[in-house]
Amino acid sequence: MTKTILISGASIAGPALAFWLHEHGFHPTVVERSPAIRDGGYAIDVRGAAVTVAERMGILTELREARTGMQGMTIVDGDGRDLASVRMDELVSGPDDVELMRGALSRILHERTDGVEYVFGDSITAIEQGPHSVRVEFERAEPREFDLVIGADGLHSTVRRLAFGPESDFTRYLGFHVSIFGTENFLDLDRWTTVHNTPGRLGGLYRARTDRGAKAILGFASPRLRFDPRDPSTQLPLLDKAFRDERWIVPQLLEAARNAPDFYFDSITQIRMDSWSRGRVALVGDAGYGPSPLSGQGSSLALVGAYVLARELHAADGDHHWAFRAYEREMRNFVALNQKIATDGAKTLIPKTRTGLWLRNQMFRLMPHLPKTATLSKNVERAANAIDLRDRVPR
Ligand SMILES: Cc1cc2nc3c(=O)[nH]c(=O)nc-3n(C[C@H](O)[C@H](O)[C@H](O)COP(=O)(O)OP(=O)(O)OC[C@H]3O[C@@H](n4cnc5c(N)ncnc54)[C@H](O)[C@@H]3O)c2cc1C
Repeated sequence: MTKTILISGASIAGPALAFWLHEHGFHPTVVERSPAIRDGGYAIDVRGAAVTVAERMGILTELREARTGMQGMTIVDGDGRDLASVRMDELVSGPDDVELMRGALSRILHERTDGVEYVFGDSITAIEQGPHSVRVEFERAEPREFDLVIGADGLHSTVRRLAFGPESDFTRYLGFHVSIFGTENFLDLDRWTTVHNTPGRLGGLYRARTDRGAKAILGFASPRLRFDPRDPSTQLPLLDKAFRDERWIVPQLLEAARNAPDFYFDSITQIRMDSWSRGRVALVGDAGYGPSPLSGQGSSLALVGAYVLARELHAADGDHHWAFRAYEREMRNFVALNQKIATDGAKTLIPKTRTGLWLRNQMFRLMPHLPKTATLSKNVERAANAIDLRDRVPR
């Protein structure tokens, strides 16, 4: 029977999967490229079925305690004058949703996986599948054998590349790039977001309850750009070029980006694959079905995917062929619906035309007067709950 399972990646999907596998009596090992759990980051949401998973993990209270406490968002013009404001409870999809920092969720999950072996500061370099096990080579550690290998290593997954093929075979570029980084609280915000749009451009600043300073966000529409994902010096000029003529506090944000230690820049891309497993290797979270930040559902998919995969492995008594098929069957529709809402996200956050901007601002002005069923949050709520989470299988 399958017992030893190597998981690559210790952000959301990785530790969540390790938790459930350990619960079900497997022996997971997690290898993470960073030297430790990566703290900080941007705000993410745990919604719908993912809230149920968090509850079953016994971490819901902790998640709530780590809430960002965001109250709402104001849209301003180039001179900083208010155009529209919307309260958070009009934007989010359900009363039980929890918004917290990605790093906080990661830390909480990691703390719940006592008894799981973590190997930090290393990466898989080769995967060789045999009839009864998988031989794995690492950058630093000696080669080891495992029964299964699971890639939970995000958008630029190494496991996917090694076991399934080049990243470009599975990416669907959504037409935007985004940058996020910590900066000074230039606007004295408190649990509030302020954004300024021009067609195809978004500049924003937000301060969550848990932030010391504030977070800047710069997003823009463009053809797919070439840059080294690990080298900010190849990314900063692209940001400068895209926001060259922008007003509001955008020039200050561009300046701040140069010195930000947590500078993040990437294309907004989804991962679409016909199959999430090959032999003894499978993918979970962004690595297999990243819906993109525009969906706001990546962390929830990662939590739910980890739960379903572990449960199916347990239900199949470790028969990975059976379990991987069941995992796909249960997750496919849920993933498809959540990937679909990224298009609505783009229209709301970065409209590409003046008319689109005007319509979005009008919608925000009207939101307090609209029934909840008429607002965009209804689509998100529907997608976030579009899976029947069967009860956990008793051990
Ligand atoms: C700017 C931005 C905003 C977002 N906003 C939201 C939001 O509002 N709501 C939401 O739900 N989601 C949001 N997301 C998405 C969310 O962060 C991801 O969907 C979620 O983190 C997926 O978790 P994951 O564990 O699958 O992958 P990731 O969080 O990407 O983690 C992958 C992990 O694998 C590690 N790793 C990578 N390569 C290797 C390797 N070779 N060996 C070992 N380890 C490796 C990485 O260091 C990382 O720890 C946003 C993402 C971004 C970038």
